Amino acid sequence: MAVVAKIAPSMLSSDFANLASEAERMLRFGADWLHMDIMALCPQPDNRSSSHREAYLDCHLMVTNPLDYVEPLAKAGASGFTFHVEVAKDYWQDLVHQIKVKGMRPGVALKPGTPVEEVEGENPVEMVLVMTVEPGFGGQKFMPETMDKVRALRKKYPSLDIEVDGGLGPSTIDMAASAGANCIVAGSSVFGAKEPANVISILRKSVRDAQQSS
Ligand SMILES: O=C(CO)[C@@H](O)[C@H](O)COP(=O)(O)O
Ligand SMILES: [Fe+2]
Repeated sequence: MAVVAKIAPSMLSSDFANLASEAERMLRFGADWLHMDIMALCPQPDNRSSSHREAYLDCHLMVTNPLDYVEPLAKAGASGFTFHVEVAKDYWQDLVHQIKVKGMRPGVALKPGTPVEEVEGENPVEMVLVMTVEPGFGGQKFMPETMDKVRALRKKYPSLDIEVDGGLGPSTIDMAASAGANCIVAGSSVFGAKEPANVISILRKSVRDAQQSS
């Protein structure tokens, strides 16, 4: 069975002064997940409004000490916990285990220069995030050369969630979708659109069409 398309607006591009209503707006527009880029701020349990308590929080940890965030993020209601393998090279499998113990879905992120071999091991992750820009901020240019990694992962793991993050929008989605990505993070292309719901549906359609024609 094909993996399911998941469209995840990146809240990094949202209006931070109105985070709760921005989240609600995206869910209303058809977002499957809310992508939360975590650099230093960490959500506290009381910060979630009741109306989006059920939303899937796809947390992308861009920190040097992901282990310190397992407990607080679990308490805050994180759904997915994706960390960068580059900062956890010696203990990433143990970290995956701890994330699972806390009831979150573990994911491992790869910077554009990190090879897929870095994430092959015995304690399987549930998602690999292939960064399509250098991590750091929104609005950067999509790097098509990262698609080789998506293709290699999809070939080897037909039912793994493969996420792409950075520079995704209507003009780049087909490259990612045809390479085999099914979880699509999009910040500026969604939040900057006149009609975000249209962009979300274009992204989802591209993933579904690529799956049907593969
Ligand atoms: O992780 C990151 C940035 O490193 C992101 O999730 C960005 O927020 C994506 O923004 P766009 O490139 O889609 O504008
Ligand atoms: Fe991200």
